[in-house]
Amino acid sequence: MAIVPGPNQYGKAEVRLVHVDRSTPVHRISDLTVSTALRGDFIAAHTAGDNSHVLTTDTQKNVVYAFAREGGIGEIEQFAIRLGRHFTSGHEWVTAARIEIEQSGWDRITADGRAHDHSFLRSGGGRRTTVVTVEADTVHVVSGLAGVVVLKTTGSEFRGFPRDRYTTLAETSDRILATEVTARWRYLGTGQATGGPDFGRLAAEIPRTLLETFAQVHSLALQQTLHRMGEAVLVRFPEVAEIRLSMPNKHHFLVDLAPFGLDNPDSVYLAADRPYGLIEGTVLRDDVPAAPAAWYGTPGFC
Ligand SMILES: O=c1[nH]c(=O)c2[nH]c(=O)[nH]c2[nH]1
Repeated sequence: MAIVPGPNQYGKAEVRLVHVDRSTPVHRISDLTVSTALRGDFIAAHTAGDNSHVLTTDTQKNVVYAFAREGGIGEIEQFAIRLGRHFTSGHEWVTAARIEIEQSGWDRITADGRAHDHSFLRSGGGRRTTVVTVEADTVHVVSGLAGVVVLKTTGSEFRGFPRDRYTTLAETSDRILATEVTARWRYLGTGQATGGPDFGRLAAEIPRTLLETFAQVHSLALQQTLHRMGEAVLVRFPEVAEIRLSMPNKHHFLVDLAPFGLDNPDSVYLAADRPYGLIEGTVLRDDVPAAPAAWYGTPGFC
């Protein structure tokens, strides 16, 4: 029996980068958190402390800032692809790079009835994400959104579940449904050097589709809402191969006001923060091959 190193990767996690495009008086801001990870032959570093293959995490961080200066950001997917291609083309022992970017949005402040040129307000609509994996000629792009909190005050029921001796939950035909959506979708056809999906347009339209579906579907369970949200994305966007959704059920419990001689006709709730039901699922096309390499290293489920 020998004890040997297994899979490994290393890089700089959560590089905070703010880029300001001042090319016109209307400034544009990109607020990113970038994580790099390299894979390849780093066995000697692990087993012998031989760092001759180790492109330092400090260098990786410097590349992120230098590339922002030299080429700007553009869409986060394009920035991640540029970084991934750089890291995999410099040293033959680096066989793959995983670049994860989370973008915080800034909206323009309205002043005198118009959007201000250089003053911003942190967006409330969640964060845009991407995970790009570059390996030889293959580029996988998994983009998404995180931190989108949504709630509907009716149009949600939950009934028909099995009952056993531990079941106390009452069936309901009308409840509050609230969740925080984390979604990641994998784009088809991103291996090409040119062309590929219109990342900017899709980063706006896919979240809009998810939210519209959440609002419009009469929910029989959060599971059914999740599936319908994913399905709507796949029906509308041929560029997307599969989508994974993680949606905690942010329970709202009616408060018992009877001790105070008051009724509570669906008006006063306790918004519990934990525990929460955690509903997760994938919606995919059955004619598209799976791409495990696109998801490797991305914490998920199942
Ligand atoms: O939409 C729901 N799905 C569940 O699986 C579940 N379980 C539960 O207690 N409440 C709910 N609601």
